[in-house]
Formats: sequence, structure tokens, C-alpha cells
Amino acid sequence: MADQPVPLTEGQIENALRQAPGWRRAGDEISRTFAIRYHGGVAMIVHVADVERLIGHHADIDLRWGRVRFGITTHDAGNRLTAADFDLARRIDAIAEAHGAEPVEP
Ligand SMILES: C[C@H](O)[C@H](O)[C@H]1CNC2=NC(N)=NC(=O)C2=N1
Repeated sequence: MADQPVPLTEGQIENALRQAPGWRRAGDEISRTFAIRYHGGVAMIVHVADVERLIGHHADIDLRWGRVRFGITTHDAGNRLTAADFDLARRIDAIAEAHGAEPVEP
């Protein structure tokens, strides 16, 4: 059995949020919404999915015309926040920038 990921403490979460500006915390999930031209979100989530496959960590993705929302928590830790969530968040930010997606308040 793979090692169970360890949930972050409140202090670690606060610190991680400072390192991931723009990501919103609600309970044990972090999320961010991006605006993107037309249906460019399709190409963006294909890119995100490829990176998710490489790192073995996946976001909940809400795809709409002109908008993409990512919600991340760690299922293997009982839907708690772990370091893997913030790692994926940083990778999504880089992909969003590459696709010209602009962060928006939800
Ligand atoms: C075996 C596989 O790598 C695991 O089930 C991964 C898949 N992607 C995952 N994604 C997320 N968000 N949480 C997990 O615990 C998780 N576990």
C-alpha cells in the first residue's frame, strides 16, 4: 500500500497559501478560476491532464465557455489538503499562463 499522504497542519496550509497567491481555500479544498478566450479551456485542460498523469494527482475541473475552474484536495488523505495539492496548483498556474488564461475571482 502506497504511503498515505499526510494532511498539512493549519500552519502549513497558511504558509502554502502564501506561496500560492490567487488560490482560494474553502475547508479542505483549494480552487482557482481562469477566464480564457472562447473555448480555449479545452486545450488547457488537456495540458493539465497530461501533467496530472505524470504526477499522479488530479483536480476536479469545471469547464465552461470562456472559463475553467480547478478544485484540488487529496482523496487518499481523506479529502484533506496535502503538499501534492499545492504542487498541482503551482503547475496549473504555469499552464494557465502558457495558455493566456487570466485568473478571475469566482
Ligand atoms: C493511484 C493513484 O495515483 C492515486 O489514486 C492518486 C490519483 N490522483 C489523485 N488525485 C487527488 N486529488 N487525490 C488523490 O489522493 C489521488 N490519488
